Amino acid sequence: MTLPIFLVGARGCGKTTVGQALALAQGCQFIDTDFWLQETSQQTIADIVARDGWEAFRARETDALKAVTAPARVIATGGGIILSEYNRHFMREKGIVVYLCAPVAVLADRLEAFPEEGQRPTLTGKPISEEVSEVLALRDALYREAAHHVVNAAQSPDQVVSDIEAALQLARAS
Ligand SMILES: Nc1ncnc2c1ncn2[C@@H]1O[C@H](COP(=O)(O)OP(=O)(O)OP(=O)(O)O)[C@@H](O)[C@H]1O
Ligand SMILES: O=C(O)C1=C[C@@H](O)[C@@H](O)[C@H](O)C1
Ligand SMILES: [Mg+2]
Repeated sequence: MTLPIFLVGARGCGKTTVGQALALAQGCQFIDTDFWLQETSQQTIADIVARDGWEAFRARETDALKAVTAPARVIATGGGIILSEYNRHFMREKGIVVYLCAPVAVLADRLEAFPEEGQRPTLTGKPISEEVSEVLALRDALYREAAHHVVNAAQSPDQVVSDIEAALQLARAS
């Protein structure tokens, strides 16, 4: 059985982008909890949060995580999935968790170029660079706590995929 691979990390670290490429390289199915949630509810994340609030969104995100978890899948998660202790334990127990780690400047540049506000409503009401810095400072330890592997996500998507595959291979061999 091939365990599911969960990609975790901050908004803009490339979970969706790298996840698609990794799934292709591994011959796995690709699933994204943000896409799944928006498709099944027929609402954007911004709409869900505006109507029901962040707490309701977080509960639905946990439901999405449980619903999409299956063998032979690469699962790109939402940037805040690690806020829940339940989700952190669930991912570690059910599969292999990879933290795509990138510095604030890289994340902020990507998010400024492609804000996608429907999927990424503001978390703090602050400008992007300030928000990324503040949120990453609070979450970095949680990403690390959840992760079996940490990779440098400031590289090209192909290089990030290669690094993940190398880490998985090394772990299998040991
Ligand atoms: N390794 C990379 N190199 C250059 N650009 C990248 C890389 N990874 C992602 N990007 C770009 O950064 C933007 C955000 O990437 P992506 O949507 O994959 O991030 P994410 O981690 O899934 O974010 P979210 O948590 O909001 O779902 C996209 O426009 C994407 O093209
Ligand atoms: O970092 C976050 O808290 C979020 C990241 C996105 O992937 C979405 O899951 C949502 O906008 C929340
Ligand atoms: Mg994504």
